[in-house]
Amino acid sequence: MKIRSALTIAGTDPSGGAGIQADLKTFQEREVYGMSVITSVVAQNTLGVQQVEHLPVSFIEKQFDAVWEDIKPDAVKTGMISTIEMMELIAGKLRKADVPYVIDPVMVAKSGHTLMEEKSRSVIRNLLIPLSTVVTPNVPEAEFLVEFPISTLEDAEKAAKLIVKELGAKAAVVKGGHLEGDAKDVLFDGKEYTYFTTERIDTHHTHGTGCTFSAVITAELAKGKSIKQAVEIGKGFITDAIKYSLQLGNGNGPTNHWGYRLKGLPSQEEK
Ligand SMILES: Nc1ncnc2c1ncn2[C@@H]1O[C@H](COP(=O)(O)OP(=O)(O)O)[C@@H](O)[C@H]1O
Ligand SMILES: Cc1ncc(COP(=O)(O)O)c(N)n1
Repeated sequence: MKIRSALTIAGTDPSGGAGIQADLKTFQEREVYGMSVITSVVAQNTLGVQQVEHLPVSFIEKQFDAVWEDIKPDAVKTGMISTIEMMELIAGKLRKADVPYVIDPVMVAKSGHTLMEEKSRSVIRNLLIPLSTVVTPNVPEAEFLVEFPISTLEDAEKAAKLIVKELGAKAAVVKGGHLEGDAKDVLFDGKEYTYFTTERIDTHHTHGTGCTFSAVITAELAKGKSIKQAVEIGKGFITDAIKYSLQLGNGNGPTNHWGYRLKGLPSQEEK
């Protein structure tokens, strides 16, 4: 059996719900060997972000080269990349990489703390998105990328198409977690729209949902699944992870990366 591997390039969450920690747990559950390059070390938990320390770009490069020169991954994802210099480095590395690349364009944590410097936002649009296989913005991130407000499904469709046709991604999923009503995500793959819809789960345990969702997509692309299949598996995985979320932390709690194994059982909130 060929062992598949995936690399996440992102910031950390010592409380384990988001960032690198969420990505590695997700890769493991999807039976993909997980590797990581840390961009920033973040002191955070379910209540919020307390402090952010960026690693020197030269050291981010050392980590990247250490992985790439030894175990070349079958897919890559990026999460929190705060500065222009980090983006330039990663773009330079990934321009030469012929593997699927998923961008979760993390800008602001759910707790409100900025994770991407404002001046870097146009750089992710111009430098990284053209290299990507799939971009997975939430609504505020998509609004920034396309520069129009998104409040309806039609707006989300228009945004996904623009990210592909004008910004140069191969595909885009605009996630509906921040809209009203059902949790409806829209994928545009260059040809058509596909919709992934579930009922909205009434919970505040949503710390790291976007990280986990994009990590599943990365793992599935590493295994050779199509973009559509990868997003479908991602949606199922994150829905169970939210439904069976762990009752941990005093704020926006983490999701449950083994939630899919509890399918059919009552969730903690239903018990
Ligand atoms: N309350 C919820 N119930 C069901 N699905 C949700 C809920 N909140 C988010 N999702 C789903 O979780 C995934 C991540 O979305 P979102 O929370 O918008 O991302 P982000 O963490 O980037 O803000 C999407 O598939 C979205 O539809
Ligand atoms: C290192 C890192 N990456 C991403 C997020 C976003 O997750 P959320 O929006 O759920 O706070 C985060 N809080 N920390």
